[in-house]
Amino acid sequence: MEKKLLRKKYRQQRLEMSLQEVEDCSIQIANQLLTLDIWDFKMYHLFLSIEKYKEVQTEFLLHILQGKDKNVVISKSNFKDYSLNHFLLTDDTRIIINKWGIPEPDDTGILIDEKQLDVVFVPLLVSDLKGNRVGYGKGFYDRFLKNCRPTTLKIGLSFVKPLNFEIETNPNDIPLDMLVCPNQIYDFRG
Ligand SMILES: Nc1nc2c(c(=O)[nH]1)N(C=O)[C@@H](CNc1ccc(C(=O)N[C@@H](CCC(=O)O)C(=O)O)cc1)CN2
Ligand SMILES: Nc1ncnc2c1ncn2[C@@H]1O[C@H](COP(=O)(O)OP(=O)(O)OP(=O)(O)O)[C@@H](O)[C@H]1O
Repeated sequence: MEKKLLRKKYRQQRLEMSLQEVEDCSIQIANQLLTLDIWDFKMYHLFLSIEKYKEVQTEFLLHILQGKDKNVVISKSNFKDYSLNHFLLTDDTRIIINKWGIPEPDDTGILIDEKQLDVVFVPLLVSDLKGNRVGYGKGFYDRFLKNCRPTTLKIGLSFVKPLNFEIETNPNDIPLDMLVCPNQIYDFRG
């Protein structure tokens, strides 16, 4: 099925969730993550949730990472070329909500190269059973993930389980390794 249609449908479906449901499901996702064997790495990339789009809330995951003394990396978006700059999150990091509603660091922190990342938690609207993903359609994550090491774990966080039919892909698409939903974990690696 075409990405554009899926994007519309799953964007709408998510907007219809109540705030309570968003929060409860986000906590369940964090609890599922705790059962995964992914906690021996050093550098974890995290997205900070866009509240108005009812994204999975990542603050619970952030607390887990901080409790485990992990390095947490967050990004600043450049909407001119749809690229991301990555910064280490520290006590000094100032987070500002930009005009697209994305909480982002200012430009002053420690820049991190994609090759340094061990795990990337990926935002999405919906995926299929091969790990193909539909996002907001600007290609930020496809461009970003292409520059990571092949071994970097790409873990999608989603309220909805994978579709049982294939999403139409294009050559730039980088599939997820895993998807974590409130009630289940999916591993797409062969
Ligand atoms: N929390 C979070 N951060 C993220 C992403 C994400 O999906 N979630 N991204 C994942 O890629 C990038 C940002 N992608 C975005 C793409 C579009 C819009 C957005 O508001 N689009 C408007 C139109 C904006 C315009 O064209 O000027 C819209 O779709 O209505 C927001 C974020 C980087 N950071
Ligand atoms: N590596 C790349 N170089 C140039 N353009 C790219 C690259 N990756 C993706 N794009 C472009 O970005 C857009 C992404 O569209 P797509 O429908 O794949 O978005 P998506 O699956 O929703 O993903 P995302 O969440 O990354 O936006 C397409 O126009 C695609 O051609």
